[in-house]
Parts: sequence; C-alpha cells; structure tokens
Amino acid sequence: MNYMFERKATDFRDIENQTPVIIAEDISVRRNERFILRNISLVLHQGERLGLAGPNGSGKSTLLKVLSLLIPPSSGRLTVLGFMGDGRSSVTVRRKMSIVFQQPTTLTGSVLQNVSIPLRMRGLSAREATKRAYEWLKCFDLEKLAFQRIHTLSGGELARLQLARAFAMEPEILFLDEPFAAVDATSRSPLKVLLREILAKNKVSLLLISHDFRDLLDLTERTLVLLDGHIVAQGKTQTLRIQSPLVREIFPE
Ligand SMILES: Nc1ncnc2c1ncn2[C@@H]1O[C@H](COP(=O)(O)OP(=O)(O)OP(=O)(O)O)[C@@H](O)[C@H]1O
Repeated sequence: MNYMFERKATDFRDIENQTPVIIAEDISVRRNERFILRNISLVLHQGERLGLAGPNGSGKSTLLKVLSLLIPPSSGRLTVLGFMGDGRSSVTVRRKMSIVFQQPTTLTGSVLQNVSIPLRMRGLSAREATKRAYEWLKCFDLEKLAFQRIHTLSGGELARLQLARAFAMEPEILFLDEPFAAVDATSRSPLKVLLREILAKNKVSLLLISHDFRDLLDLTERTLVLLDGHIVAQGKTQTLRIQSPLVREIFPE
C-alpha cells in the first residue's frame, strides 16, 4: 500500500538520545474495581512523535488524560517535563502542554477570540495575542473566518481551529485525541501534510491518538498499541504492522 509520506532513512532522528519529556512507570488506573489501564510504562522524548492506537475502549483517552495530568493514576510513577506528577506542580507543567480532545472544546464568540482569549489568559497583551492568533489562523487557512461565529463552523473548520489554538499556545508537549475525526477524506490528506510541516518546524513532542493507522504512519515515528488497558505492541510505526500479527489483526489495513 502506498502511504502519503514516504519516509527517507534520514528522516529518523536518534530519538532515544533526546531528553525524555514524559516518563511513565507502571501506571494503572482503576475504576469501580476494574482496571482501565494496567502497568503502563512508556517514555516520550523531546521532539518525538508518538502514536497511540487500539480498539474502542482500550484505554487510549484515559492514558492521554493521565499523561497530560488531567487525572491522577491509581498507582505508578509519572514524571512530566522533569516534574513528578504529584498535583502541586501540575499547573506549571500543564501550561507547557496543549490538548485537542475528541469532542471539540470551544468558547462562545468568534474564531479569532477562540485562539486569542486563551493567550490573553496566559498573560499576553491584547496586541500580542491578536497577532499570534492571526498567524496561527493563517497557518491553518482560517484567517478569512476570523470573525465568523464559532457555532457556524463546519466540522473540518472546527478541527483546524482546535489545532490552530493548540499550536498558538506554543506547547512543549502536544496531545491530539482523534484530531481528524470530523475531517472528511478529501480534506484529511492536505491537513496531515500541513500538520507534518508544522511539526517539522517545531520542537514539540507529540502524542497522537487515531483509529486510522494511516494517520499514525503519516505523522508518527513510533506507536504503542493498547488492548484492554495493556500495551500489547510497540515499535517503529512503519514496521509495526509487518512485525506484529496482533497489530495486523487489530488494523487489517
Ligand atoms: N471515569 C470512568 N469510570 C468508569 N469507567 C471509565 C471511566 N473512564 C473511562 N472508563 C472506561 O474505560 C474504558 C477505556 O475508555 P477510554 O475512553 O480510555 O478508551 P479509548 O480507547 O479512548 O476508546 P475510544 O477509542 O472509543 O475513544 C472504557 O470501557 C470506558 O467505559
């Protein structure tokens, strides 16, 4: 099968030598006597693009919430950007992360306000926030919609707005949970090309959840596969399906 991006051997950086930005050791999450995540250990390195795959209900979103310090694990150790995930440091650390959720989170108001208001809340002046918001709207081809009301956007436009807002915060870690779910097949490829270009220019570390293994092939270097809350396979995204019959079974194409 031909995927959109052919990787050159030189594309792979020596990620293992980069500084870890997330270290998760033996993380478990239990709800109502049931383990949603069990003994998860992983490392996300600076500038790495890591994919998270798995069937519905395998625990992907829960793991994203733990790693982004939105929910505490029931047990295990978590170090994010050098801080132990102990609650006290979480506000400082969370300011260095952006999260795009499966269900779009928007403010009321205009497209521009949705990008600039969070920047104002981070302490930027009105002028700086508007300038930076415009730059990112332009990057995602949304500047013509800057004054459009948020509820009038199409699903695809909303998806691009979520990404523009996430990048505008200039995060060190970017978490994307199914960011293309509402984007149709025609628009998906150009958006992924754009996203890949932006990621190449930024040092941001990425954790990307997608049901579509092609998204992971197009955008990530390494992928972890979850099944029933366990990591059942991991490795270079390009070779993972070839190497693992289980991954081929979960993602037949
Ligand atoms: N707060 C909670 N209380 C009880 N069960 C929960 C809670 N949060 C998640 N779960 C359960 O944990 C399992 C994993 O959910 P999660 O949303 O992490 O899976 P997922 O892999 O992201 O699924 P999907 O691909 O459908 O988005 C599901 O069975 C879900 O019902």
